[in-house]
Amino acid sequence: MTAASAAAQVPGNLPDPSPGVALEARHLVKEFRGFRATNDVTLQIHGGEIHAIIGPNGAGKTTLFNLLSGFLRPTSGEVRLFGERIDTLPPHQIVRRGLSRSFQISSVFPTMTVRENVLVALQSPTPLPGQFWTPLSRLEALGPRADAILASVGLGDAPNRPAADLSHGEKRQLEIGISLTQDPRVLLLDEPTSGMGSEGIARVIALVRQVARGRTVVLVEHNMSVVAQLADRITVLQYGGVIASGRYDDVRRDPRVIEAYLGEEAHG
Ligand SMILES: Nc1ncnc2c1ncn2[C@@H]1O[C@H](COP(=O)(O)OP(=O)(O)OP(=O)(O)O)[C@@H](O)[C@H]1O
Repeated sequence: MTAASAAAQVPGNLPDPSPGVALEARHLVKEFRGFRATNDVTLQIHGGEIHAIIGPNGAGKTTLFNLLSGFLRPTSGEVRLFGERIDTLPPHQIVRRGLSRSFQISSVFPTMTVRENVLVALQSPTPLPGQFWTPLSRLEALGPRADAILASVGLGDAPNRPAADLSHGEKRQLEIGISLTQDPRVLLLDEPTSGMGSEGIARVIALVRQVARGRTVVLVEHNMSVVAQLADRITVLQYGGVIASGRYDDVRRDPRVIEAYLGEEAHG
């Protein structure tokens, strides 16, 4: 029996993994004390694409991101990774199935060096309760992989700098490197350009393009210029629900999308 057919036999699972779809939400709902932060979201992320999730402040982007990566359990609905349900799994098992995420708030250990941060992540992305760190000396076997990852995110010349000394942009590069330690097939990036100037943004755009080769990338992003440059397709959220989904050029002309953003400008 294949893993997909096994998943299809779980009661309540729909038996049809969609071909070519890497990550999928089906009728996803998340309620916080009766308030629907995610309202019946159905969404397909195609394998190999860069997909941006956008929307005005409070639209439910972060909540959806947390649902897709297993950091929140849905109130109802499904999340599927390569056709298999993952919404009942803890985050570390989702990582093992090929999905990694970065965080809007830095997940870097400031007192460790850049290289040590990557070594620790290579050992385990999300340590289980009771599981303590392997001594750094024993992690050295992972050194060549750590160095390759650092080079790929543009930090090859900074392995011994304390992470605390990195610029904001360099920290984001390191976070993407930490996400890459699990060699994900699907990478979720939460606002990778937040708080950056134009130089840092250009660097991150180039980096995301590079890490997207051979994998699927989903990003939450506020900066429309970044979205226009990076995204193959976008999904627009408002009040927790999807108001438009498709290619950037089509979606940006959608009257509902224009209204959602004009409304935000008028209030904000
Ligand atoms: N843990 C929670 N408890 C109660 N309400 C929550 C919780 N998390 C999010 N919300 C609410 O759900 C709605 C969506 O929040 P979310 O952070 O997902 O939006 P967002 O689109 O990421 O916003 P922003 O662009 O400002 O980061 C907001 O009204 C928020 O106040």
